Amino acid sequence: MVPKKFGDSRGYFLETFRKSLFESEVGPFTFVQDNRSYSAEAGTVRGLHFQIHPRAQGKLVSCSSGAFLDVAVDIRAGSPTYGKFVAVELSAENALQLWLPPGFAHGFCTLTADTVITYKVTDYYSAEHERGLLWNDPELGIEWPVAADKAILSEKDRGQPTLAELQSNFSYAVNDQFGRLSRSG
Ligand SMILES: Cc1cn([C@H]2C[C@H](O)[C@@H](COP(=O)(O)OP(=O)(O)O[C@H]3O[C@H](C)C(=O)[C@H](O)[C@H]3O)O2)c(=O)[nH]c1=O
Repeated sequence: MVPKKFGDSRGYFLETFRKSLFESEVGPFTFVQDNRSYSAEAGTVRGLHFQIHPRAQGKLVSCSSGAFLDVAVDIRAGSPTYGKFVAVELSAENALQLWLPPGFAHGFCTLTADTVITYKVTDYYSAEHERGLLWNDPELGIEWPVAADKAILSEKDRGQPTLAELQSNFSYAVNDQFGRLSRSG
């Protein structure tokens, strides 16, 4: 999404969300929760995170301050782009927004200090359905703007499974919205 920025001598105004526009451009998704996270340093990596079915979340991601590289990885079994990713720089300056449908793992790396990410999600947070994917899994091939030994990460994110491990551990649990058998995991 590319919100229109109205600049003047005071600064700028933009609409961060308009239901009718989103529905016409993306579809009839309903957002139930707004999130905001602040990262003090450039090189802070959060992710790759997702919630498994039936609590998979769609996310509309924006930048309120600073800038970050936002990444979405398709982990929907059967998808022609399974395991593929998109990466885009979101900043308060460019005002771009990224929509991730349910079934994508989400992560970002901050490019500046004092970066604030705000995002709307289509299902509530559910700790029991939350899963992760290793941010720098070589199989994904994501070119992050920070070296692994310099990245600022939570301990949780340092120990996330690779895509191959995820697929074996969870079988199709991530993807039973396609009607596949799911195993615990
Ligand atoms: C996501 C979330 C977290 N929390 C609590 C759980 C923890 O006690 C605390 C910090 O959570 P976490 O360390 O998972 O925060 P991030 O590392 O920023 O995780 C997020 O980062 C990636 C980029 C995402 O897309 C997800 O929305 C989310 O996983 O907030 C809540 O209370 N509600 C929530 O919706």
